[in-house]
Amino acid sequence: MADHPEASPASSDPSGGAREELFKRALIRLSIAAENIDPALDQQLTQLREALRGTSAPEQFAKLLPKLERSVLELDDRRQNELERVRSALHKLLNSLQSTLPEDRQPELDSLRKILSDSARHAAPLIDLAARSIELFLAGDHGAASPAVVRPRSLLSRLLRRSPSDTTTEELPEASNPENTDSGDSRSVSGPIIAGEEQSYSQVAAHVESILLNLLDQLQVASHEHGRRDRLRSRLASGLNWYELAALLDDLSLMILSNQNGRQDDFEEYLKQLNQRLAQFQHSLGDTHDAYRQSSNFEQQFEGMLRQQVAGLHADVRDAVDLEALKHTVENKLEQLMEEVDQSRQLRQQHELAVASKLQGMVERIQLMETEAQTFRQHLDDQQRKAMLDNLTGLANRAGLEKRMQEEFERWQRYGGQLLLAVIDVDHFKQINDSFGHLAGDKVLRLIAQQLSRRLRKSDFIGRFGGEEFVALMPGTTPEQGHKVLDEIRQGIENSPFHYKNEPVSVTISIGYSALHRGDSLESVFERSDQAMYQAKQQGRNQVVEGT
Ligand SMILES: Nc1nc2c(ncn2[C@@H]2O[C@H](COP(=O)(O)OP(=O)(O)OP(=O)(O)O)[C@@H](O)[C@H]2O)c(=O)[nH]1
Repeated sequence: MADHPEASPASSDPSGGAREELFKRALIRLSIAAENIDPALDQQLTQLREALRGTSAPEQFAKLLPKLERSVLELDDRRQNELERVRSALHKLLNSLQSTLPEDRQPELDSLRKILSDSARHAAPLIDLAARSIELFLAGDHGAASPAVVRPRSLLSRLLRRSPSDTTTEELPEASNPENTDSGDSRSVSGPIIAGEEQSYSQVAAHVESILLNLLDQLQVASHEHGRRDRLRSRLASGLNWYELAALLDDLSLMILSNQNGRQDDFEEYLKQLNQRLAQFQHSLGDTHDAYRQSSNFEQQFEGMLRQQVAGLHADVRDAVDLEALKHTVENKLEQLMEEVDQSRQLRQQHELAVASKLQGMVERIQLMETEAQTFRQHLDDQQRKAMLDNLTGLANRAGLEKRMQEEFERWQRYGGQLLLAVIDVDHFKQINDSFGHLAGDKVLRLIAQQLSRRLRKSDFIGRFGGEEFVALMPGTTPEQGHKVLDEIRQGIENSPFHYKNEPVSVTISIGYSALHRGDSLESVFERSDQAMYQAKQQGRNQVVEGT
């Protein structure tokens, strides 16, 4: 009997081996496609591929299959659960849209509902569905607010769709820029009525904006920061809502900080340079001193050498027996001496030139240091002067006022004479703010400040003590003269044609004043004048009262 090996099913069927190969390859590809869904499954798929490629033992292949089957089933369960959760969340979202969506968008809602019920087993349509539902949700929120009635919006929509035109708008005062509100002699007070809404959001924002604009004007910014400052200014001037204001405050504080750091760096750099220059200066001084010492040493040596030569000559003359030889020796020595004198002159000239150029360098460096110190001093003076001024009125602020009060008081103590102190307070200023808005109130304060400084003498001093209160110092003025001047000021303010939207607005002031008496302190005279001002208020306001 022929010794045939037993045929396997694959080898007995000529296409069976090829089919098995195809089957293995398809399984390998499927296992690659199923990768990255679950780490445990990934591990088993790798083992499966190894088994299929024949790198693992066949018994491992048999062990692997049940495990693989279990993992796939578990994975399928998990996926179904997740799918169900997403479907239920979308259900809720679509239901909640039912009430908020305008009529004309309801068909879209219906079509989304249909997609949801059709996509029972697949995740892909749900992603698209979720995106479209959110869009519809945002549209519903905006569509519901009619232009006339702005209802509170959800945080989500505010965050996603915020823009300046979206915010609750109130009429902003026309006088948002204090410089533009001055209307010359007519003194009309412009700005909208925001009656009774002093605390309302937009009014406060406008006030803050005007303060920030002032702050930006006052801020000394390094030249490379000018663009940044101007951008902040135009953002402010175009009006901001609270959120934009908050962002702007962040930017502003960053700019101020970087500006401060810049200044600090400049100053540190300057100090470092100054230090270096001083070190150089000290060094040059040492060199110059050495040069002088060298030159004086040199002169001593030269003098010693001269004495030696002359002494030699003396000896030669004393010991000479042959006149001709003596003459020759003397001529030689004189010749030598002349050469040494020339050499020494040249050396001394060189020394002097070196010393003079060093001194010149030192003088120039000192001049440079003086110029720089002068610039810094000037800058410091400017800063100090600005710190003493009130931004709103341009008068001295409380710090400036207190400094001047102290100076006038010391002068009065030293030289005696007359000195009056007056406290001036605007009547019912709160009402002006309440009726016409803070910006109009600010304008009134500016106009009163102008009137006060215009009507007082050059030697008098006026400052803003705070709020709607001013203080005047009037040296060389008797109480009688003072009373006359202050009453004219009071009348001047009363008769000033303050206007708001072409309607006259009554503005009056109450004044208390007092002369300094022997033994007075600044506090005591201020107290007397303040009491007198309160008395003027109690007696009906719009009057001048002397404190005694
Ligand atoms: N617009 C504006 N208002 C200010 C400023 N500083 C203070 N005020 C306001 O001035 C008002 C002062 O009010 P009160 O102290 O009650 O005094 P008044 O209304 O003038 O009343 P009398 O002094 O009793 O006549 C307050 O409402 C402050 O908010 C400012 O710089 N600008």
